Amino acid sequence: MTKVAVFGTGSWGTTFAMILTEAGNEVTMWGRRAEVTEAIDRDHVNPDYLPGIPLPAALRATTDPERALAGADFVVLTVPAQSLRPNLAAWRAHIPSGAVLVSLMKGIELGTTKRMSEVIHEVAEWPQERVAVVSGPNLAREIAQRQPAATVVACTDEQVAARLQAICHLPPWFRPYTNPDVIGVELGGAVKNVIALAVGVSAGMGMGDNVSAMLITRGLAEISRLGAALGADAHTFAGLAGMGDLVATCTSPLSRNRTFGENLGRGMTLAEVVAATKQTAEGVKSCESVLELARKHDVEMPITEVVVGVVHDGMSPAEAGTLLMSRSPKPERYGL
Ligand SMILES: NC(=O)C1=CN([C@@H]2O[C@H](COP(=O)(O)OP(=O)(O)OC[C@H]3O[C@@H](n4cnc5c(N)ncnc54)[C@H](O)[C@@H]3O)[C@@H](O)[C@H]2O)C=CC1
Ligand SMILES: O=C(CO)COP(=O)(O)O
Repeated sequence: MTKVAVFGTGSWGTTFAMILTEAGNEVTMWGRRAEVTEAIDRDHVNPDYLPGIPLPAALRATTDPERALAGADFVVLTVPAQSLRPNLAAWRAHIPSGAVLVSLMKGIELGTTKRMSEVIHEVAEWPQERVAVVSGPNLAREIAQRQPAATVVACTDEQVAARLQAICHLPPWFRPYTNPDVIGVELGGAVKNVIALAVGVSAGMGMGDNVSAMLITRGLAEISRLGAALGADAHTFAGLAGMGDLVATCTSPLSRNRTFGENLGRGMTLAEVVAATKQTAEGVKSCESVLELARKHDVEMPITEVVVGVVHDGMSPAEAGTLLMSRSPKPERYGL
């Protein structure tokens, strides 16, 4: 039986652990707080992140990283992106040497502008061929309620991607596709959160679907430009980890990033929105690292720029809208 350790007992970590367990793997979760790991292990619920959802009885959870990692074939990492580096540094000594490290995280590291798979490669000193990424339109709560979903499993080693695909394939509930384009899959997941903030701000201001469609489509153009500069495959952005995730996150009331933006658009202050947000909205921090990454590569990302302005630099939502609409007119395919 394949052994999997899942680090992070938030909504996506717990949901993915459910899928892996029901697909027949032996799964142990690691979490920081004993009350959460005990509830998962003993009562088969995660009251903090997935209230009311029954978890499989075979799913184990512990606060001891060494115990979670013992004999693991796959190690799934699903803590907030900005906390990965110090956490992984503390866990790496106990990771079995043949394991595949899997990122479920959708963020870009502040300060270094690294993607999560790059942070894993660097901190754990792990070969790229055994670092994989799972990303797609995967709103955790819908999947936990057993609605069907598809995702993308990316790894430069296609055999490793196929192994990961096999252990998380759970018909008729969860359908993973493989893709060797790790860069594109990760960028799609991280940057769509920034675009979802923008769509949320516009919705909070009372704007309608034309504005959402404009931001989603021009957001995809931004993601594609950045991807081209970083060596991603353009086809990835037309797939589940690009367009798919962008549409799900920008249009769903379940999205934390969209909801965060909506609250800002309604006129709440940043401090008020942060206080009202219980779970990780990665775009709030990653918008700054995405913009820094774009500037390093001389890529124009006007929506990302105004998101940073509104979230971090006191720009008003109305000012942001005016700035975007007053840019010089261009052919649609400009810069693509
Ligand atoms: N929730 C969703 O629908 C999806 C989330 N993701 C991504 O998965 C990652 C995790 O997100 P969620 O599970 O939704 O987050 P969450 O907010 O539901 O849970 C975060 C988990 O990390 C723990 N945590 C917080 N700070 C920590 C720290 N400094 N060190 C260690 N653990 C810490 C929390 O206690 C909690 O268990 C994010 O990068 C997110 O973008 C990806 C796909 C879907
Ligand atoms: O990544 C997600 C869906 O795939 C979840 O989006 P939020 O982080 O905005 O909730």
